[in-house]
Amino acid sequence: MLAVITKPLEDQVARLSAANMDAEKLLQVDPYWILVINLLKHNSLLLLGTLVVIFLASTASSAQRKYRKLLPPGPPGWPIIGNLLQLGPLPHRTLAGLCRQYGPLVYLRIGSVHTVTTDCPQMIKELLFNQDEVFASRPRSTAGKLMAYDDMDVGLAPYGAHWKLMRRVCMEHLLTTRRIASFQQNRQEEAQALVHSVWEECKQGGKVVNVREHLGSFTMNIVTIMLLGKRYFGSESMGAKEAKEFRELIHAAMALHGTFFVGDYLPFLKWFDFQGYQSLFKRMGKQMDDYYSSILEDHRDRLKQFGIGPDDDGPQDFVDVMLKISAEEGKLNDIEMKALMQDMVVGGTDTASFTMEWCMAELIRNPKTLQKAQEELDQLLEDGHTLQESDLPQLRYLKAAVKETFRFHPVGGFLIPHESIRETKIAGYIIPKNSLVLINTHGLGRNPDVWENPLQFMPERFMGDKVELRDAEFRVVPFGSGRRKCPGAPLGQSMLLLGLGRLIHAFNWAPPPPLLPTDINVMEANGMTTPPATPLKALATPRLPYHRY
Ligand code: HEM
Repeated sequence: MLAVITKPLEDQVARLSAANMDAEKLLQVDPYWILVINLLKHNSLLLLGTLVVIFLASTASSAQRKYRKLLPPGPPGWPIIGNLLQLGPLPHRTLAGLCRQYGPLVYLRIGSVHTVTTDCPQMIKELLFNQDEVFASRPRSTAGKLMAYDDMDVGLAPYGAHWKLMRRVCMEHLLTTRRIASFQQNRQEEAQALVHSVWEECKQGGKVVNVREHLGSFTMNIVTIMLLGKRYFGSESMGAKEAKEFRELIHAAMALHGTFFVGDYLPFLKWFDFQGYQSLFKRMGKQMDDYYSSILEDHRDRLKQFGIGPDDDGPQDFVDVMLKISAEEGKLNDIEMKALMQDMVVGGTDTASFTMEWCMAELIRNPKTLQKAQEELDQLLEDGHTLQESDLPQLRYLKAAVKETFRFHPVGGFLIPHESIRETKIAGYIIPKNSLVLINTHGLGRNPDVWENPLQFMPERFMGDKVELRDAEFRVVPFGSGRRKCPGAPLGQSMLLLGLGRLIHAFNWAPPPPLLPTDINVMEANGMTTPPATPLKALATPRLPYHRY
C-alpha cells in the first residue's frame, strides 16, 4: 500500500539523484515531498518517533489554544509541521491567496517558526515604519550560514552591533553619493557596451537576442568595476567561461536562498539533510569563497607593490577601501570583507538586471507602452546627444514604467525576510518574539483592494505631477523601508533607467517570430530575487544611424 502512495514520489527522488545535486534540477523537485518520502520510507524509527511527538503535540494545552486566539487569523496547521506543506512552489502566490481569505495580516506556523505575512500597505507601514526597530532583524538560515559566512554580511546579519558596523561601512565608505558619482563615466561606458553588444548581434537587420544575457553582463560589469576595479565580462575579464560560471553561481545561490529548507523550520531534521541542500550550500559557499579569496589576494599583492592611495571618496575600488579600513582602523577582518563583497555582487546585479528584464518583457507585451517610451526618448535626444545620467529625471514615462514594473514584478517578492526582535502588537494581534515576517510585495502589487486592474501593465497609473520611484503610502516598496532598506537604491535606479533608456532608444523590440506580444511569458520563478521563469528572448532591430552604435 505504502509503495503505491510513494511510487510517484520515489520517481522524483530518482530524478534528484540523477541530477547529481545539480542546483537547477534540484529546484524543480518539490522539497516537501522529498521530506515526506524519506520520513515514510527510509527511517521507520524516525517515523515512529515523529508520530509519537505528533500525538503529544495534538494534545496541546488549553493555555496554548488561548494564546493562538490572540495571534492574527490564519489557516489551520498540522501538529509539529504546522503549515510547512502548504506553501507550494511559489510561496508568495500562496500567501497572497491566504491574505485574500483571512485578512490583511495572516499568521502561520512553518514548522516551529511563528510566521506573519501581509500584502496590505497599512500593515507594511506599521511593520517597516511605525515599528521599524522591532522588525529590523533577519531570521538565521542554513543557507546564510553555509553560503554567506554565517550571516557576517550586512543583508542577512541579525540586528545588532555587527550589522550596525557593516551597514556603516556600506553607507559611509562604499555606497556614498560621491563615490557612486565618481563611477558615473564607467556606467556610461557600460551602457554603450550594452548597446554595442546587442547591435553586434542584430546589425544585419534584426535578430532574436537573449535579453537576460546582455542585461546580466551590464549590471555585473558596473558592480565589479566599483568593487574590484575591473569589468567581469568583456576585454578585461578573467575569461568569458569563468565570468559566466560566476554569474550562474550567483543566480543559483539566490534561488537557493529563496527556498524553504526544512531543517530551518524543523531543527530536529537538520541532521538528516533529506533534501540534499546542505551539501549543495556547502559546495556553492566554497566555490564563491574561492572567488572572493583570490580577489582579496590580488588586491593585497597590488597594494604591496603600489601602496594605498589617499581616500578622497574618488574612484578607488571597494576592495581597496575595505583593505584601507581594515589596515587603519582594524575593523574589518577577511571574512567580513568577503561577506561585504558578496553583498555588493548579489545585491547589485540580479536585482537590477531582472527588473530590467521584467520591464522589457512588459513593454514588448504592450507595444503601445514601448512606443510611448521611445517617443519620450526621441524627443529628449533629438539634438543627437547620447542619454546621460543627468537626463534621467526628465524621463517621466520611463520612470512610470519602471515603477509599474516594481509594482507588478517586484524582484524581492518577500523583500529580504525580516524577524521581530521582541513580542509586539499589530492591529490588536500579538506578534510573538522571533517571528518570521514575510512582507509580500508580489501580493501587494496585485492586491485588488489597492489597485484597479491589478493584472494590467499600465505605467499611466503613476503619471502624476511628479513621478517618484518610492511611494510614501507603502503601495510600492521595491527597496524596502526603514533601518533595513536597500543602501544601493540610488545606484540601482540609475542602472535601471540608463540601461533601459539606451536599449529602448537604440532598438525596436518585438517577440521572436511567430510569437505574438501576448505570448511573452510573464510567470516568475521562485528565489530570493524572482526572475521571469524563462529568460526573455526578443527580436531586436536597430533604429538609429550606424555611427550611434
Ligand atoms: C534595482 C536594484 C535593486 C533592488 C530592486 C534592490 C532591492 C532590495 C531589497 C528589496 C532589499 C531588502 C530590503 C528589506 O529587507 O527591507 C535590499 C537590501 C539590500 N540591498 Fe538592494 N536592491 C537593488 C540594488 C542594490 C545595489 C546596487 C546594491 C549594492 C551595490 C544593493 C545592496 C543591498 C544591501 C547590502 C542590502 C541589505 C541591507 C540591510 O539588510 O541592511 N542593492 N535591496
